[in-house]
Amino acid sequence: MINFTAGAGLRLDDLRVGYRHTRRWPASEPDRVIVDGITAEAPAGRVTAVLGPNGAGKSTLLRTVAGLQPALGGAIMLRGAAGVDHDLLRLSPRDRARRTAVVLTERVDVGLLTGREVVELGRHPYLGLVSRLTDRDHRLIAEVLADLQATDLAEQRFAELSDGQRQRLLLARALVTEPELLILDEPSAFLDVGARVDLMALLDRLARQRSITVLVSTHEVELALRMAHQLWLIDDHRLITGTPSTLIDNGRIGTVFGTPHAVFDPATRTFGVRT
Ligand SMILES: Nc1ncnc2c1ncn2[C@@H]1O[C@H](COP(=O)(O)OP(=O)(O)OP(=O)(O)O)[C@@H](O)[C@H]1O
Repeated sequence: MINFTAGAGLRLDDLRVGYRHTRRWPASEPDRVIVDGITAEAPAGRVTAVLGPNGAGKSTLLRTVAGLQPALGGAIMLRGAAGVDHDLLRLSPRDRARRTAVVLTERVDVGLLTGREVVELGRHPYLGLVSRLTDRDHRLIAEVLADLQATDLAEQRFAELSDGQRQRLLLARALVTEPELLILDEPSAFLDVGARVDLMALLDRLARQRSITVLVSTHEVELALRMAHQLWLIDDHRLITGTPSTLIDNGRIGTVFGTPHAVFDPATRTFGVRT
């Protein structure tokens, strides 16, 4: 039985993520466990950043929470604003798609679709047999596009936009699903430095205004320390949680990301070159 300590949000309970052994021989080969014993909360209305060195398991964790690969054990619970808990591992794919939206880094091939048509795909989990958008759907899409200052972009061919512009539309596609949980895997990968800061600020605003639980993986450790409310830090197959200040003060950020050449300075919350 899971007890949420906070209000609405996401809770992982003794979750195990990784890759199932699929070969028939040898039959005894174990699953490849990437992160184990994950017990963590991400509150609604806030941004939680998932951090960890290359290969630590950030994508594996996010893909599991998003339902894109099976969990190896444990539970993933989402508590909505009404205080009702939903076990994401047991929801139907359609129900799950209405509650969670995912923005992945991979480039998506959408042929000749316009930006607006890509955004409209976000309403897919709500469409009935007729597959026709309602007036409310169109109003919602227009509102989200305006909110993200993407109304003009939406009229252009998606494939002809820059990476940053595409990403704004993919975020719009996620938001028109009206999710309770928004998952973004390394969304700043193709963005310049200013756009990365803008994106984190945008996610923070969206989380607060729409009471969404935002879970975002990033290599931008310094930015996450400054702008995320909560951190999930993967270190040596385990997940540690805390506020940025907690994980700085207890030395975890410095030990996990420090290298023979890179050193973390807790006073400035930045990395420098070890001399
Ligand atoms: N399909 C797969 N089958 C088996 N192992 C995999 C598979 N995909 C990834 N892995 C392994 O899982 C581990 C975690 O990978 P993952 O991509 O989740 O890490 P990450 O923290 O997102 O890394 P990065 O920061 O480099 O993107 C790695 O050791 C990787 O080799």
